[in-house]
Amino acid sequence: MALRELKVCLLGETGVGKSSIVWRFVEDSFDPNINPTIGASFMTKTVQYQNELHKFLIWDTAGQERFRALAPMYYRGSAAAIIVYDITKEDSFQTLKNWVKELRQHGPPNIVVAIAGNKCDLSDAREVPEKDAKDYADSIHAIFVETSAKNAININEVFIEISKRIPVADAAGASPGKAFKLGRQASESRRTCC
Ligand SMILES: Nc1nc2c(ncn2[C@@H]2O[C@H](COP(=O)(O)OP(=O)(O)OP(=O)(O)O)[C@@H](O)[C@H]2O)c(=O)[nH]1
Repeated sequence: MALRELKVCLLGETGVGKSSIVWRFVEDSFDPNINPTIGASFMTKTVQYQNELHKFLIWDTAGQERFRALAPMYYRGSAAAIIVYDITKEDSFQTLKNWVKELRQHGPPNIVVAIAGNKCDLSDAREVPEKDAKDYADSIHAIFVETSAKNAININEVFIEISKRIPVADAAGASPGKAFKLGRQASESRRTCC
């Protein structure tokens, strides 16, 4: 079975739940006392998609303003970006739109964009209507999903939707994301940097 490596970065304002989404996806756990990311952190997870294995190389960027200038290192060469906002914070949705603009101007031309409206378990405190976010996502041809890292809602779905949008590898494997024949199952790994 072919293995494809897909670099994915998470972008968004601090506190929207980027790290929590990654932890839920990779470790299937949620830490209510998770610390803000410093610089960026890196995790991988391999999942089967149709007749391929997709190894997600996930860069979780820090949302704090002082780390903003580092972001291009992580979205450069990415097959996909997951831009996260908090459905209870209108400001975080405006920040998301700025990330979309930045990706358009400086990101890889064919990058798959996924918008995740996180913390949908807090719908009583909602500030961003789901329809507004969905309409915006449709207008930029982005994947849209509301998620809850806390309650494990729609987390795997984000990555499945990304897999669906990654172009099928051609015979030479020359498509976004490296493809090669799998000799043995890749092991999962985790490290942090900066
Ligand atoms: N209720 C609820 N809280 C969440 C959810 N996801 C994350 N949180 C909480 O939101 C806070 C911030 O989560 P993080 O995952 O650190 O957010 P981040 O976007 O990675 O923040 P930075 O690392 O600073 O960029 C933490 O207190 C989490 O427990 C969710 O789906 N629901």
